[in-house]
Amino acid sequence: MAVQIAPSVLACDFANIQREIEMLNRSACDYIHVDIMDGVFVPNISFGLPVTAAMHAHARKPLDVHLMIVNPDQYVAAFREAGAAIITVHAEACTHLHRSIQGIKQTGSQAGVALNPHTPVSFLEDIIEDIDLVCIMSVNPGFGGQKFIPRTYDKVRALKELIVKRGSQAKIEIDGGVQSGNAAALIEAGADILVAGSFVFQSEDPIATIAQLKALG
Ligand SMILES: O=C(CO)[C@H](O)[C@H](O)COP(=O)(O)O
Ligand SMILES: [Co+2]
Repeated sequence: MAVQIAPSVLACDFANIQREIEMLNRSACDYIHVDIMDGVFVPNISFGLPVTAAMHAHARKPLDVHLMIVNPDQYVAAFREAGAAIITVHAEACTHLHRSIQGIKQTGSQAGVALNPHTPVSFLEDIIEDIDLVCIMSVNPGFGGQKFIPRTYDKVRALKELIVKRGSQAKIEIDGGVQSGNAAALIEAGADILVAGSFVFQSEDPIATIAQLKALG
């Protein structure tokens, strides 16, 4: 399947959110990546439910909501209500990860699990069949515009192997520091979805940048 692109609105112009979402509607992107940070799980605060709902009101692409928060189970239903099509929780934030995944699915949303750079792919061995998406963090979560961690390539290959071995339908998403210099190698390693924040929104022509990433796979 062709690579899918999920621009992260963390890097957009927050004073013009409607305009930014309408630009993404016109682009070739497949999802809109929504980064939720609580200042506890990660050392940064982004935005929450009302802003997500406001984006959803204008979006014609599915919202891919990345929860970088503690106690995510508590907020899953509310983010579904706010328009999430995919809800991703961090493995490191869930004591009962299997229960968290079931909770997301019960809302009707697709269920994703994100892995921090220090968390091995083998952590998902016993639940990979239950997951719709695995988000491999290629930076430490909390900020946009960080440098890509090259060890990610090996993690993508290991995850692809696990998915194939178990016959899982999980998609592989890469989040953090994605740009034209590493995108082709990530696709080659097995990535299905590329999240790109600063590379898209800091470019001269975000629509052309999204098309450029999309054309790589
Ligand atoms: O989850 C995230 C950070 O925690 C963001 O999705 C990610 O950083 C995307 O931004 P950039 O492409 O600028 O790295
Ligand atoms: Co993210």
